[in-house]
Amino acid sequence: ASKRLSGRPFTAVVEGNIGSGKTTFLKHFSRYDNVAIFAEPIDMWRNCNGYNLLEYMYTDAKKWSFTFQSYVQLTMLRIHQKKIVQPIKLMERSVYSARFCFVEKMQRDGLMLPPSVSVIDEWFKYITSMEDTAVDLVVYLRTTPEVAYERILKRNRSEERTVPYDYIQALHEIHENWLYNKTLHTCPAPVIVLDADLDISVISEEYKRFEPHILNKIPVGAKV
Ligand SMILES: Cc1cc2cn([C@H]3C[C@H](O)[C@@H](CO)O3)c(=O)nc2[nH]1
Repeated sequence: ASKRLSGRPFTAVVEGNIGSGKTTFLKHFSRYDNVAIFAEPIDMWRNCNGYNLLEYMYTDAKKWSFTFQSYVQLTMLRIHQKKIVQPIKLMERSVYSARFCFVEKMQRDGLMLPPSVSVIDEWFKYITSMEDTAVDLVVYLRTTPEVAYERILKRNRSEERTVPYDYIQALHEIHENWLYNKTLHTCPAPVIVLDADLDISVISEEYKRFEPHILNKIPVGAKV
């Protein structure tokens, strides 16, 4: 109830590997006019004052990881802070997956060095100390790395052409440990897990199963 007093809408963030079907998921929920949907601001990452930081990062991660993730954190914060009139906010990814999945991975691979991670982390701690970035539900689109990788190849995003399978495998493990096994970092909210390996022809049934939670009709713990 306190959340209502602060005027923050019910906020759900959709998390999952690259190729886990987040865009398809958001499209399903775009039919509800009481839900404000925010896709990842990938076009901002592709054009920061004319620079395609996403391409820079995939071309030379050691040189550009900090720059890229620093901008990602800013663009995601802007979305967390966006005022909406609808009672429900549905976001693709968050400052949490930025820090706990992607920065985590770049740190492990030595692509972002400890001083840089420390600066990103100081910003993260400050940003997440604010009510704006509070989250009420995490929707984990759980895939196998094989299925995710297949979809990446099919989608054929130009910047992702050099992404190797073991990067997707590693990101899968990080998402699993963060949101499923809960052994890596803290979850910002209760998590519902969807089987995102399901084919696009049947996956709307899976979305529908969890609509009551995502549309804030029943508490997360309630049995479907
Ligand atoms: C929050 C967050 C999203 C995000 C996406 N990406 C990459 C993965 C995909 O190739 C592309 C679009 O999600 O950007 C990243 O490197 N770091 C990120 N951090």
